[in-house]
Amino acid sequence: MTDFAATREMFHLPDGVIYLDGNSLGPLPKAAPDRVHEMMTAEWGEMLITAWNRAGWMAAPARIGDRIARLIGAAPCTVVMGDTLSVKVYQALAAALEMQPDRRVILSDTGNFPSDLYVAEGLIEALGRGHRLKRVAPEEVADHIDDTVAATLLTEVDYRTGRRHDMAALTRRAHEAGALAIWDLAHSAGALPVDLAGTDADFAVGCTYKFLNSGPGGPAFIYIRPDLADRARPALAGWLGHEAPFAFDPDYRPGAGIARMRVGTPPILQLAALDAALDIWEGVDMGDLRRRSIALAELFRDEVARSCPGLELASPADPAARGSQISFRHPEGYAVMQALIARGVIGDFRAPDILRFGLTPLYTSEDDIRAAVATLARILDERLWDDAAYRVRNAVT
Ligand SMILES: Cc1ncc(COP(=O)(O)O)c(C=O)c1O
Ligand SMILES: Nc1c(O)cccc1C(=O)C[C@H](N)C(=O)O
Repeated sequence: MTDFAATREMFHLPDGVIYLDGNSLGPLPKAAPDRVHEMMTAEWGEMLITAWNRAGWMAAPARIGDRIARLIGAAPCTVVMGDTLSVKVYQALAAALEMQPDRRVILSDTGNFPSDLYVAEGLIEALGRGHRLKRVAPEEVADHIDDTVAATLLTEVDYRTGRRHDMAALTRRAHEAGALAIWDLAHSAGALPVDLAGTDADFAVGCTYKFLNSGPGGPAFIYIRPDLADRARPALAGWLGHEAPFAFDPDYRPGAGIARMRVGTPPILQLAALDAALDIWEGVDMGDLRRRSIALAELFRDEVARSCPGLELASPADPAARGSQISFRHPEGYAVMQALIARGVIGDFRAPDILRFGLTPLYTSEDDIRAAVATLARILDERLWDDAAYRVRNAVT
């Protein structure tokens, strides 16, 4: 049984703040500053360049990839860390398209995160081989998987509504049609159980600064189905994905398996923070996490239904069809969220009208949910959002 009171103690949560935005940027694990400080002083400071070997920096992307693998149902040696998620989407899609020389359609949905769609459009342009990005409504994806589709490019959990695709069913459908399935797990990894091996997914990518708490700019991960990995030609072939980087061979030879998806020098400071964050997960059972995430979401939904008549549920009503967030619509959503943040409850707004709340069982309690919804209810009831200051848009929240 996971001890969630103990995991909450492992995070720095600022006084006076209820944090419901761990699906955008997870909070600071208390162990991270010391770990990063130790890395900087004892490793970088004392060992200098010898730390690449002596402190295991060179092996860190694979070692930490294995720690992530455990959380997403992947076998050891199938996940590697590095770069940003947008870069990893590019690599996965480029490799998948090359494995499908006779097909031209990339199938995605209208709820996908813009970066994934931009990356696909950019890649299509760069390839110049007549590929097409087809975007359909999320609930219609299965009906559009046919023998023209080279690859599906889907984010399991919709960043705005929290709607969750049926990863197993869509992957099976893709395979029946001869297509490859690429999954973006940005809102899944650390949020709910994922079974990459069991669902037979071909490629998966995700970030670590949300539910996995690596900090802003923390590195992404990439997974390739083990039997495909040695056939995947890495776009962005870099020297650290080479079979023998220190041979400095002018000719590129991809490394074995997932190691070929490394590009250049890994972000060692961020990996140290991520390593500290992942220690918290050692005692966490993903089934317990999911049960608690659903309980928090149901509590949030019930409290809103009882006290916030102006809000419309934007997430699926069925808990099994949601990730680990809950979203509501309000025509003045931006101002409402600003009023909420001004009162110490941090969620975020996503255009055009969505109030989004991340539910992160490692550090969020029932009391947090009750207090957050009570504040929200007061803002709506007393129209506290109706203040010119809350209409001035800033770039992030
Ligand atoms: C689903 C999804 N895909 C891609 C991205 C882009 O990630 P990054 O900024 O790390 O490239 C994000 C978040 O920013 C995301 O939520
Ligand atoms: N990556 C982010 C950033 O650098 C700044 C602000 C927000 C983000 C996010 O992660 C946004 C996020 N992908 C989303 O689901 O909306």
